[in-house]
Amino acid sequence: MTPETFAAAVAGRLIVSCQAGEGHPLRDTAALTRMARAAEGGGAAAIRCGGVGGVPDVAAVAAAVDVPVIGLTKDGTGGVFITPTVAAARAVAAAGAHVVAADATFRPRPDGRPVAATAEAVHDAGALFMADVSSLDEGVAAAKAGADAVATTLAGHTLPGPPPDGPDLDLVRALRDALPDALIVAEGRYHTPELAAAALEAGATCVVVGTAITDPQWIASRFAAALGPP
Ligand SMILES: CC(=O)N[C@H](C=O)[C@@H](O)[C@H](O)[C@H](O)COP(=O)(O)O
Repeated sequence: MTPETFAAAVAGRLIVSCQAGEGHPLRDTAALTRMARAAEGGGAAAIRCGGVGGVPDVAAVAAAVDVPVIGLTKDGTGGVFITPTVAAARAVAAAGAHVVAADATFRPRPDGRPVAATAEAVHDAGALFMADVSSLDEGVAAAKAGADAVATTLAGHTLPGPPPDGPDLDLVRALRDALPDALIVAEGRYHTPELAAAALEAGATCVVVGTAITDPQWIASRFAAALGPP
């Protein structure tokens, strides 16, 4: 898939992230694959998937849907954990991901390799590289390092303390100003259709929504909380 083909497939559209962390009741490749097919049926223009030990998820989803697949692995939950090494990026591409998403923050990477090494490995494998960043400077650096798409996935995740409740629309605006021709992905805490639409207005090419669509545990907890203490 070329960058142009991917951009044409996702421009102005919704991408759904189908993931479940360790210990989650949906942490099952078959369950997540069904979730991906349901999301595709609902209008997802691409599926983002993978996670801890997520290579089998990427392979299964890629075989089950007709839309592009953005794959990743996760290793832990602190520091650089999304497709943290060049070897992990190669494994995700080999599993059939059209696009490999990886951490492109300025934090130290476990294998000590630069982001450009991930970009090169992914391109050598015939896939595209989506850079997950937390700031404008990281996004600009990732684009220079060869990213085909820059995603706001890690906004709010590199500072001490928990991320805020809402998405970082300011980062979307700043990235669009700095990178007028780039494929900018709004991702992280887009919990309502209105917020997803606001991301496009802020300049995003497309929007990734995960939790609010694919985590029934999170959705149920919001309804339960609205009804008051048990
Ligand atoms: C920070 C991190 O680990 N983000 C992960 C990246 O793949 C996923 O856990 C998120 O679900 C995804 O980014 C979509 O975001 P949200 O679930 O907020 O719609």
